[in-house]
Amino acid sequence: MIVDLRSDTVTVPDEAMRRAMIEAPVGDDVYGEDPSVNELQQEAARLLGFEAGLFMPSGTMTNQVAIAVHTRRGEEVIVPEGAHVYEWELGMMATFSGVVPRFVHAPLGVPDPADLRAAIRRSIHQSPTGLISLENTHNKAGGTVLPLDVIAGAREVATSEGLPLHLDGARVMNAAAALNVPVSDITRHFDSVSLCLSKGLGAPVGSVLVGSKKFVGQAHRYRKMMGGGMRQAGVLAAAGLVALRDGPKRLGEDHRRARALASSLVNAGYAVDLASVQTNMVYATVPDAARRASEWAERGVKANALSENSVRFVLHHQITDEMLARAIEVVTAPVPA
Ligand SMILES: Cc1ncc(COP(=O)(O)O)c(CN[C@H](C(=O)O)[C@H](C)O)c1O
Repeated sequence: MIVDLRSDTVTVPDEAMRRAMIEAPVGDDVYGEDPSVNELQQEAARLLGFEAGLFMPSGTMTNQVAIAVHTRRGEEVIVPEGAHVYEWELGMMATFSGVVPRFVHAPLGVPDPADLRAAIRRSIHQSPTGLISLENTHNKAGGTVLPLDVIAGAREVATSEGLPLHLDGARVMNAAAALNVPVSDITRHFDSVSLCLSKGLGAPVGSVLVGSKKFVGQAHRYRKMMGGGMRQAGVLAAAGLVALRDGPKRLGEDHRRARALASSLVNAGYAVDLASVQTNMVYATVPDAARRASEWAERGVKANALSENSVRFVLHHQITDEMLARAIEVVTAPVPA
């Protein structure tokens, strides 16, 4: 039995999703003629409360296209510390858009709107702020959820300061499930949202960037500049539609299993900040993390050692209770001498 807890990106299409892919009507999406892509874009935009959407191969691309549309060269992007758009998108905001991050303290991934306002720069001696970009759920903080009042506060800051507000919503469906609210209660505060279909929702590929018609029109050009213009992508968009329709209702199960794993790790003596276990991720302090992760992998349990003494476990819909029990048995076994 292989229990792959490295990420929620590891899921593979099931029979129903593959059938949808095979049967998908397709066309050339560069000309806007792929009916499945158009259906996915419209459905995602409607669900999140926006005028339009644009399908792209990855969440990195949807985030970086959003940054490119919202900013001008030489500006700063205010981001919570640990934000994926900086930590794991390979400096793309600088290399492609010519902008730099300004980090804001964000305990459990949650910045204080007052700190967002304080981070805004307009002095002649400094790079001016061009964008505020938040992340919900916040990956590096543990898959943590932004409270709705903080989002409303960030919206007030952005509006009063005349700045756009972007959401890296790779796992915003997890946040909605955790808060038990419609996802539009979260996304309506933003000017643009990047939604990953390829994470907990279970699609093999892709993300959708949603925003105003004008914003998406501009995003279309940047997507093509990055090589993201796709042809008969309806094969992938069909999978995305299945993920969008069937994925959200399963996320609570991922969250339940993450809590069960976290408490088992704590009972076995590992340090886990249980306050950070709010959705489908568990970060545990594990001495000699890389070695322990490789030992666990030899016994069929995969997890990512993200630093010298931290291992991340991510639950997803292809982890059953039986597989979780096996993972707990392996990772809580006494450390070999
Ligand atoms: C919050 C957030 N925003 C954007 C992305 C980028 O998505 P992709 O470019 O991988 O499709 C990710 C992917 N996250 C991946 C993972 O968690 O395994 C890795 C770390 O990049 C993400 O977690």
